[in-house]
Amino acid sequence: MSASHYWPQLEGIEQTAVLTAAETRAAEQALFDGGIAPIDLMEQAGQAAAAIIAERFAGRTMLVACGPGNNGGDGYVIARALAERGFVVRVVALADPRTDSAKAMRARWTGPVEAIAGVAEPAEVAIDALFGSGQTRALAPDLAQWLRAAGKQRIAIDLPSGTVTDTGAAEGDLPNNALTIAIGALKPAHLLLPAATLSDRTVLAPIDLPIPADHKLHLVTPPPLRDPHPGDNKYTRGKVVVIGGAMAGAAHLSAIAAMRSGAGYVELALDQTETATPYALVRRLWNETVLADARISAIAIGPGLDDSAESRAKLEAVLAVDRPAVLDAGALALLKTIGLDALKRVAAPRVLTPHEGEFARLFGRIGNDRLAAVRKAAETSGAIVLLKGGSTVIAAPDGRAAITEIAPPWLATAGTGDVLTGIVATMLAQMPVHGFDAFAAVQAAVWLHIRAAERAGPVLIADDLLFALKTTVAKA
Ligand SMILES: NC(=O)C1=CN([C@@H]2O[C@H](COP(=O)(O)OP(=O)(O)OC[C@H]3O[C@@H](n4cnc5c(N)ncnc54)[C@H](OP(=O)(O)O)[C@@H]3O)[C@@H](O)[C@H]2O)[C@@H](O)CC1
Ligand SMILES: [K+]
Repeated sequence: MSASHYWPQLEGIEQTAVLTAAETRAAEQALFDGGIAPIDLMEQAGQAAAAIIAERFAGRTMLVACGPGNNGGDGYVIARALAERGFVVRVVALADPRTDSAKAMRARWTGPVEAIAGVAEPAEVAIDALFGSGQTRALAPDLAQWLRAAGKQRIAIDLPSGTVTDTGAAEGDLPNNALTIAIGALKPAHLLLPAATLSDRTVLAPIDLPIPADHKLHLVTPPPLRDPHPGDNKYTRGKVVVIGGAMAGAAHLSAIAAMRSGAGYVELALDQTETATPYALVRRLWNETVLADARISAIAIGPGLDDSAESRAKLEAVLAVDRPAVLDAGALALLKTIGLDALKRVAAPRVLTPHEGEFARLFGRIGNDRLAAVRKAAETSGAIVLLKGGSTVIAAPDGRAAITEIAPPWLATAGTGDVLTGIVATMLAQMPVHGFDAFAAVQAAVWLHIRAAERAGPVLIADDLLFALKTTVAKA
């Protein structure tokens, strides 16, 4: 097993807005309305993509496969720009261009255009400019097969053909790409599984696309954490209370993760206590007075919690306290019985961190549009909902949403979710310290979780994350 990044990576993404296909079209239209000619934008897109390709695939033979729309139009620009740089380039057209811009760019390509049926020899690199954000249906199986055979490696322009821009769905047996070059902005399919797994690397070709001010989706980025300063005391750095249950180990993981994320004071309420390391963790016997301290900054409940009447009473007690709270695992199962309305009993933010199974039990089947499902769950529950997975989707009740990059696959192991719960609790506790809201706090937590997993390396166990967190938080 290698510690290097063998899972799909985003590289050098500075524009972190994520636009849907419709938002991309609207942004393009705003440019055109302002007097920019569509072919100028296409020239810019194709040139930017060609520059990236030339740098990363120097000297390889290229076969550019062009579709009928503007994605194909980009393909003709890329072919010309690569040929001008001295690359050996062949162009293959699936059909004649149908848009004015694509027709103009095809006319500017002075080399031959082969028909798809005639391609016998694969190139070193096949460039997939068949379909981009205008894809309306699944890729025909013979076309997917053709694409696989057309090059030893593939590069997808804007999106891998066969993927659904707004949901990341990908039907059929689609080939893998060495690189996807997003044009102008990331789209949901660059981040959501399964589409995001079809590319080893994803980069952004910068063009002058104006990002709409009201866009509501973005990539989770490094959080703006403020360092502790000399005026801080343990309470200004946040008091976190973790309520444990039958499986004390899980709650310990949450509590220690809360400590290692920088909380000033962490208290763990259990059914029985013992003295053990870390001694800095305050262990108390559970009773409702644990929640009476006005200095509590945030509460975590769920890891290790069973479905007993005692557990339910604990959750009811937490839901009555007007302090930010994160609910995970057993608390999510109990919430199903108590009812989602209980999340609105007080004004303080509530965060739910389900995995797929927990999500489905609470909100119903996810279907093939995770983003829409999580947004709807946040809207109906009034809570911030974080759906764990290969990439994590977070939505706030007001419609804002964020998606993470794909996490190290070795994070898929028991207890790592309990660790995340603890980090979320500390980030919620420290909202005043860092000057962010609960939605940003949850993003900060999931970002730290991913970075800690990278730092911990392959074959990690959840406990390793606790140690990795220390340096991760210090460097954030
Ligand atoms: N964003 C930007 O700022 C810029 C964007 N640019 C580029 O434009 C791209 C979007 O272009 P686009 O809207 O013309 O759509 P595109 O993806 O080429 O496909 C539409 C055509 O394909 C067809 N078709 C669809 N699916 C199919 C299938 N499965 N199998 C078969 N056919 C299928 C569809 O046919 P129809 O459904 O109408 O029958 C239609 O003819 C975008 O991804 C980016 O590369 C840059 O040039 C400039 C800056
Ligand atoms: K494409």
